[in-house]
Amino acid sequence: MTDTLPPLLLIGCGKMGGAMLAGWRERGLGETIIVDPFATGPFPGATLLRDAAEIPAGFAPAAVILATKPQEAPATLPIHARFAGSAVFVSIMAGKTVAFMQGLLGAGSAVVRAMPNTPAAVRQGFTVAYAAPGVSAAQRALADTLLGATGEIAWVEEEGLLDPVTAVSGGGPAYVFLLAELLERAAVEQGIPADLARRMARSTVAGSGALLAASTEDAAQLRKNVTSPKGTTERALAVLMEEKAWPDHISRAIAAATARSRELAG
Ligand SMILES: NC(=O)C1=CN([C@@H]2O[C@H](COP(=O)(O)OP(=O)(O)OC[C@H]3O[C@@H](n4cnc5c(N)ncnc54)[C@H](OP(=O)(O)O)[C@@H]3O)[C@@H](O)[C@H]2O)C=CC1
Ligand SMILES: O=C(O)[C@@H]1CCC=N1
Repeated sequence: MTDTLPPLLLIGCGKMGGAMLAGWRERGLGETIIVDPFATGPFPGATLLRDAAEIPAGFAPAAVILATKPQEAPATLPIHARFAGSAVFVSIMAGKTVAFMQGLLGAGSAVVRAMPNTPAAVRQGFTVAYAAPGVSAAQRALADTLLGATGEIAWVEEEGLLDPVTAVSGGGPAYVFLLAELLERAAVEQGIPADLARRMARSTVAGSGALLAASTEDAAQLRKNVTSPKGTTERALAVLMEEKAWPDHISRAIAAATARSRELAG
């Protein structure tokens, strides 16, 4: 890698595209064009275009990052197929398969399919990526740099894993934020003032995440460390860990999200 990133074309600069762009900026943006009809910047160091037709004729991106909603793909991808000769396409769209994308971009186009998550906004994201056959070592290295700029990255050799990955780590932050919401609500139900309930819930979730990140112990052990024999946590966990409670709910939720990712494939 050179000091700055090579020319990039970012299609869609919403929550995830914007978070990734911020990570790339820290790595040193080269010539970077964003195409998004609605995004509100500013996006320092990058050029925001409202329409792909405005992309300068000579612009030659090394990577085209596809960060629109999956439903936009049929309208968006063919416009950028002309870059397929030289660029690697890095898609973060849920569900959309390599075969689907190559159908719009051209057979044999270099496609990396990836699934990041929103902690990318604070460089604490987790991304899982799959490189289709035909992606060169240099293109995979570039994708690794781009996706790794927002946190951890793991590569898989089986594309189908991206569907459960989407359910677990892609959507995972939403489940954790739901926990914070529900803790806050339950605190208020127990008579705790609303502002204190909010602080407690946020700090408890964030602090637990930080402890988990810093610790080498299993999550189960960290849970046991809180659970004094015959104490209060034990009573709460007896409710949450009933077979029909969280164990069942989490399994069904992940299965439902995985199934939805598969539905979005085509
Ligand atoms: N949010 C998340 O946690 C994650 C999302 N993803 C994936 O990332 C992708 C983007 O999600 P997210 O960032 O949440 O969505 P956003 O809606 O925040 O971002 C998508 C952006 O693309 C814009 N857009 C719409 N049409 C076009 C177009 N034709 N050309 C260029 N840009 C367009 C949207 O504008 P407007 O909103 O006005 O339509 C929006 O600014 C999705 O495919 C999703 O599956 C992956 C991992 C996690
Ligand atoms: O909900 C979604 O479809 C996207 C993918 C993972 C997180 N958000």
